[in-house]
Amino acid sequence: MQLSGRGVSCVRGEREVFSGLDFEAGSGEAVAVVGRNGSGKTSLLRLIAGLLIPAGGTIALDGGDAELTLPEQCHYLGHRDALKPALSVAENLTFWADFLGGERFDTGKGLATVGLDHAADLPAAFLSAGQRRRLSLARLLTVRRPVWLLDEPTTALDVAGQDMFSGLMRGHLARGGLIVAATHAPLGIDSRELRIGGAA
Ligand SMILES: Nc1ncnc2c1ncn2[C@@H]1O[C@H](COP(=O)(O)OP(=O)(O)OP(=O)(O)O)[C@@H](O)[C@H]1O
Repeated sequence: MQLSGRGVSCVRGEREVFSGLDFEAGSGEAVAVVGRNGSGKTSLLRLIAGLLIPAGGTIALDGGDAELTLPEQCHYLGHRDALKPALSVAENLTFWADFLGGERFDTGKGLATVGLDHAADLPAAFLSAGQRRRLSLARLLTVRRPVWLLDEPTTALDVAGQDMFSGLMRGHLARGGLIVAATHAPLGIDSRELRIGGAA
């Protein structure tokens, strides 16, 4: 499986954010997208996820599921945790599993892996910032998708949470998945750097 971008350009609000960007990520590989604030890291993830349309160039996944589009094979975890505060932790995860569709894995096991099984019945509104992030990460485990697009994934995670997340990423890569992560902090796993814009 190979994700590739060729000559990708991004325009937002009639302003060119970047242009002529080439990138590659293969099975088992993590790419860390780095660059100064506003250089377009989030925009690149959203382009790959199909949430924005490139102003130029192409983005393609070769060797994936021919029946599915690239966005259907991606998990996109934005830097804001997309949680419904009135639903419980377990209900939030079930909501996402229903919404994303496809083969679903044990939500209880997913919560246990991210250390939230004790909080399954708690309304998401009561979670701390790090717990909200852990719940978002549980989505990655509940519905398996080969391409993980992660925006500042370690934000708010404590040291144990970062270790847990590094293990999840390594497991995903070992199963042949790939990761593209926008980050200002070390990702915690071996990764290739993709720099956008000038030096940060
Ligand atoms: N909805 C929008 N309309 C217009 N411009 C936007 C919009 N969203 C983002 N931008 C602009 O696009 C540029 C790239 O934003 P983006 O969020 O991709 O940067 P980033 O590299 O992820 O930044 P950061 O490191 O601060 O998270 C910025 O100049 C931003 O102001």
